[in-house]
Amino acid sequence: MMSDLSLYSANNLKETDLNGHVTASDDVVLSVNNVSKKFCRDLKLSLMYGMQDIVGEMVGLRKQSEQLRKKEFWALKDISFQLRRGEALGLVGKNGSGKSTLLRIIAGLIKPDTGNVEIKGRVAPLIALGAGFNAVLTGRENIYANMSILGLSKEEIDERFDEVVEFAEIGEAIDAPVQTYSSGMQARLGFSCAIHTKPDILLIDEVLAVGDIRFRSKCHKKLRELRHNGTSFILVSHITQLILNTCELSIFLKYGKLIKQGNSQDVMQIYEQDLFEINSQETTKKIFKFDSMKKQLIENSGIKINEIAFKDENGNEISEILTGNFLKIETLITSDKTFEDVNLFIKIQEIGGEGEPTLLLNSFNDGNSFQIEPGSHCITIELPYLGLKPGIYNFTLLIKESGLYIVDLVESIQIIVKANIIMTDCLFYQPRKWKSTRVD
Ligand SMILES: Nc1ncnc2c1ncn2[C@@H]1O[C@H](COP(=O)(O)OP(=O)(O)OP(=O)(O)O)[C@@H](O)[C@H]1O
Repeated sequence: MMSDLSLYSANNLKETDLNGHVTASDDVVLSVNNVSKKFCRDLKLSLMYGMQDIVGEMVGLRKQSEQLRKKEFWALKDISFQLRRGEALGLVGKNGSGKSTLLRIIAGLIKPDTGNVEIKGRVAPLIALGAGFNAVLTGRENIYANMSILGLSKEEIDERFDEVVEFAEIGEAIDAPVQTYSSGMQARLGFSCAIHTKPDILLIDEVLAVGDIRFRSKCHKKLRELRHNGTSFILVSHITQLILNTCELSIFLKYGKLIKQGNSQDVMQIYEQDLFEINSQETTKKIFKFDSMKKQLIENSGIKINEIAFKDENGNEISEILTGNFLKIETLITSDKTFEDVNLFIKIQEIGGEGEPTLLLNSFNDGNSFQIEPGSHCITIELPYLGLKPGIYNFTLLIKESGLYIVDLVESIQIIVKANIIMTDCLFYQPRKWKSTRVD
């Protein structure tokens, strides 16, 4: 059982896994302790600060500083977590949230401004496509250069050379300059070099997204093998499903801050809510009442919308509208006269979207017209599974006569849709059933 990141701290020698079992701190291969990193938005100032810091360091005056200078910002702030032998950790966050900066600090490519990173063993960074490769050198020369930077001796590289080339499927191109390689070939060679150093920690930043599907699945198979032999890795990806399939644990960064860490299912749910810009505290109003003073679109049309309610299959008002769940929308109307052919038209439009309606529901097109006598009526529509992805929507409801003439309407109701399920970057929810049947 993998341990929950939130259950341990850098100073804890007796750490517990999710089951509360005490685990050995010897297993920890990476400790990131209160790491912060600041950058400067202004190139000139950035160069000046860089010079100041180098000089300060040379004369031993540079201290870890919590202060921001002009035009500086925190790309990472107080990040702490640990990684154990054989664990796979997903790292997610929107563009610019600090993922690459964190990997570069762990790889030792840049220094944190405060905090520190403790590593046991060899780290192999697969951070950018072709990183560490010299374009004018051949594949062969680059293998030697790259793997020796990662700490292997010439003899060790000689021993593994054929395996590296075979895994990368570079063939005879191994003696051509790397600048003649396709992006897929560079990714394959980079991955092959990194894994053949037998690293204790592998850092993978989106590079697995490059290359064809066959090679990607070969890489994933290799990663499983490496994990089995004790390699830990951190995987950065925008593909939720890839993280869920590969990593039990994840971290979610936002504006350089660690928002959530723990098992990947929980972290991805918070990450997706954030992606779809839903505040978890916000809920949809369950019932919208429109008082008698509401101005009717068409004076004396004879029909008025009084109330719209969102309910579950048992007729209970719901506090949250959830993707994939049953949803009943009830519209209470009053009528002064008889209408032979009343239809309801619902338009749902994502706020901040492209302006196109996300969902249009038209009872007239569905062959449902209602006869309305004078008095109060409730018109109901039931959605067995709500297909809307999590988000904030504008809800409009029109009452029409004969599918044409608007007799009343309610506009600009804001509804919030949330999800208890992982949506995996989808734009809508598809209800489904899976089964496996023996056929022989
Ligand atoms: N060398 C640098 N100088 C100044 N700002 C930088 C530097 N490197 C990164 N940044 C800034 O730091 C923030 C974090 O960048 P980072 O590349 O770590 O984000 P990320 O989460 O990896 O983004 P993406 O998903 O787009 O790769 C961004 O605002 C970025 O513009």
